[in-house]
Amino acid sequence: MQPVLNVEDVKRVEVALTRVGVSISELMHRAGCAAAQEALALGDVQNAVILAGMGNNGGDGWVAAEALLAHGVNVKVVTPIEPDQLSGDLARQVAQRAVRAGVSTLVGPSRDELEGLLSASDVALDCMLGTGFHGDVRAPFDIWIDCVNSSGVRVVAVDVPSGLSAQTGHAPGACVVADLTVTMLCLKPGLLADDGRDVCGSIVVAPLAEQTEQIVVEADPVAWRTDLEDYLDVMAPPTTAVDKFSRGSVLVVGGSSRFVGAPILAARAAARAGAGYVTLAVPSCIVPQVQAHVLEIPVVGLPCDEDGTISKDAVPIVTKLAEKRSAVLAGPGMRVSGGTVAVVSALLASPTPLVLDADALNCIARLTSGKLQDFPEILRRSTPLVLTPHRRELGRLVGKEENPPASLVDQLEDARKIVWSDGGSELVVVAKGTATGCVGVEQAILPKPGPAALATAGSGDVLGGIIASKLAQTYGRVDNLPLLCALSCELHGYAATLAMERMGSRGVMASDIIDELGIADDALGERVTFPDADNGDENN
Ligand SMILES: NC(=O)C1=CN([C@@H]2O[C@H](COP(=O)(O)OP(=O)(O)OC[C@H]3O[C@@H](n4cnc5c(N)ncnc54)[C@H](O)[C@@H]3O)[C@@H](O)[C@H]2O)[C@@H](O)CC1
Ligand SMILES: [K+]
Repeated sequence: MQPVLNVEDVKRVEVALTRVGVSISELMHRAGCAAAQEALALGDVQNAVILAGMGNNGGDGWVAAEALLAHGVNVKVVTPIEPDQLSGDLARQVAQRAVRAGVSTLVGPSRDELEGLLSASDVALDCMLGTGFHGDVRAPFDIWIDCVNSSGVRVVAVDVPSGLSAQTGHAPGACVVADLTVTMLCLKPGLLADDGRDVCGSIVVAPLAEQTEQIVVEADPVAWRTDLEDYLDVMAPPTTAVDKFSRGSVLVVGGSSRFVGAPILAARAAARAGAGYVTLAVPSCIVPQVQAHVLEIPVVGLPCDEDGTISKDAVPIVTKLAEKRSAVLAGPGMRVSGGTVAVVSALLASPTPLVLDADALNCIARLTSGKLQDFPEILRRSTPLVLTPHRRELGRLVGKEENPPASLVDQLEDARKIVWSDGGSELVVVAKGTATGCVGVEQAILPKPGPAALATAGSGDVLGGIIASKLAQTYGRVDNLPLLCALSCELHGYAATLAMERMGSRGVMASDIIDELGIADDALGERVTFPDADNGDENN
């Protein structure tokens, strides 16, 4: 797994490195050289343009320019002001040094001049704005960014694409769209979510010092990005000594006369993700409709209220069904009512491993008046409990209905309010968004995000079914619950990628994802490296 650090903690790593003898100027030297190396590795680099800003990101650019020149590349640094006028001592020194070494410069070019230069270049190094960027991109960088993006030249972003916040992943205005981002010391959360996913290209981490890895780990990573091999031991190896019950049994509770499809999708996903026996419990008024869509999955009718939702009278039936299953998923399509709130409360009190999704989460928000973190006893149990809120549901759970999390770091922070209030290792919040964090009390794990095809109605029901299925197959013997959830997310994403190949990038519906789950699961089991959903690069 690769550690991900908040930007303010990256600064602490820099300071810690100076204490072990790696000065900031040495770091800048290594950063520039690392960027130059990665640019050269693209191949066919005779002419390079370096767009340098006025802070230390620009400093990296001047170092890279000198390194490229030393490799015989024809380089030109584009700078808004003369090197002598740079106010930062470090950036000014490296810029002056580069000029002495023979690097040529273009100061404050017109748009035409810049466009001409870019069109004659094999690669552009984006060293305008780094982690010091905030607010809206000011001139001239907004214009430079526009020129780079419309030039078609290959772009290597240094540390972070200019215009992107390395912390939030938001690019409110102009932003470089890179082919490759060489990021210094460690991953930052903004590279992995929201606009970051569209603008970074593939990501390479340049550690810069041999002590970095240890110092980064000690700096309290906000999350850990998984690699495929991290999942290899999560599930027990397959065996033929099984029957349908020993492969894990899942109960899905959900549905209402308004939402008939959601529990069907969840139950089918649970079956496709490997559970041997799946049962669906829905309000009795929709049983015939539901049963018509599932051949292999028995459907149990629950007492139903006049509005077509599960009634309170269902509590003893659901509790009894849950007792016999190795995992339960509740929520898809169930709506929020007196009856469904009672059912969710009863399931929370039951000992069976539990996944709560969709309206089950809204039931909890109702139960706790939108302040789940103030009622930790509701979630305290000795068997696994997984909550799978998307951003709006998460906001509703923690009293931020009007102001739900807007970034990956916000998701992680709000999920931590819940898991830390409970304090138990049996609870994981799968905080869903453009990137998803599987947040446990000790660690937040980031599976590689799947494609945009996942943003389709019913896709969350499918994920809930997958997690319940995987949980059922471990029979409560799960060493690392966040990792099991991350594996489920990764399967979900890879199945969507496979579905895109069949249905087209915009044509995927949730049931198409279900159809690919078995193949996706086998691919993981056989240690096949997943092709990346975005651009074919597994680092991304
Ligand atoms: N983290 C590390 O260990 C290392 C960091 N280095 C580099 O240092 C960078 C951070 O350096 P700085 O703190 O100087 O920050 P930056 O170089 O990102 O930016 C600061 C400069 O950008 C300007 N700026 C900020 N917001 C702007 C906006 N909206 N529009 C236009 N201009 C804006 C500021 O006025 C200032 O001149 C990193 O991104 C990385 O590239 C490397 O030099 C060495 C190693
Ligand atoms: K940059």
